Amino acid sequence: MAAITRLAKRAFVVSSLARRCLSSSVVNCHAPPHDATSFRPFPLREDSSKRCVQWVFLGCPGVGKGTYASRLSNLLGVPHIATGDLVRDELTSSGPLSSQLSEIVKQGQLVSDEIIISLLSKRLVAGEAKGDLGFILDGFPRTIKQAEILEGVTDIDLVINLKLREDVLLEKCLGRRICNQCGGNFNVASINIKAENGSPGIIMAPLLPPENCISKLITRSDDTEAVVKERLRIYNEMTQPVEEFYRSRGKLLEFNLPGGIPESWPKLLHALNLDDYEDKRSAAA
Ligand SMILES: Nc1ncnc2c1ncn2[C@@H]1O[C@H](COP(=O)(O)OP(=O)(O)O)[C@@H](O)[C@H]1O
Repeated sequence: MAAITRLAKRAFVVSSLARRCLSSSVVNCHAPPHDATSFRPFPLREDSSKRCVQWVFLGCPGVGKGTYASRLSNLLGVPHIATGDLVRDELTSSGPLSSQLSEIVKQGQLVSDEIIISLLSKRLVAGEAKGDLGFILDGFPRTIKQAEILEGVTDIDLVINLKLREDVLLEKCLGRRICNQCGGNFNVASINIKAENGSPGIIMAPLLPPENCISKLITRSDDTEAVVKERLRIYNEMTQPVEEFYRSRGKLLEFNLPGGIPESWPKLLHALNLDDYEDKRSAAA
């Protein structure tokens, strides 16, 4: 009982916080009819008072969606669902889709809406069965079609659009490393760009792995210079319109990353009106 009350309170606190941080006070739902798609639907949340946040992270490859989505997921107690991870899991599982997906990902192209929606639906249904009460999506939606489908089946409270200059994005992607044993994400890039012509400088320290991961680091096959450039091009063509989709609905929170995690995390919490929330959570831990 106490746990349910805590969850309900958290859902209330967080959703009112999310609403406060939106520039427009009312979040409208423009849901198309549910039969607008022949895809397997996402689980519908009928009683929104019982659920936690349903947030989306947008942003170019390398901007740090995974890092900040995962931190917020720990803070708010909702799963961080990254469609890129779902695709990579499918690739390593050698399931029926894996050879088809492998080529697409290697070239930096987008997987079809049908496939990505089927992978995401499966993950959401499994989460709902485990009692998940919300989610933070990372890497979805990436096309207007995906955004329309998502809007047709559930209400997104807030969309956080992370921004960073393109030369830094490229360097960050090229510096990404993953430990193939513990799955930890690291970055060996050391970014130090001086302020010029009125644009602020930017410093991002590398996020180095602990000693026992050093010999196990791997680089994603799609983090080569040519493929990252293609992913950035595709983001601008296919995903940037999704920013406008949510902006026009008053759901988009733009966040320019001022630097690395130590500088950006407190500012992001502040932008989300969550700074007190983190203090209270660490005091209660
Ligand atoms: N929503 C999506 N729609 C289509 N393809 C996707 C989607 N999410 C992930 N993918 C596929 O998985 C790859 C890796 O995704 P992700 O880890 O999110 O990369 P990024 O670092 O570019 O944000 C993408 O390049 C794409 O091929």
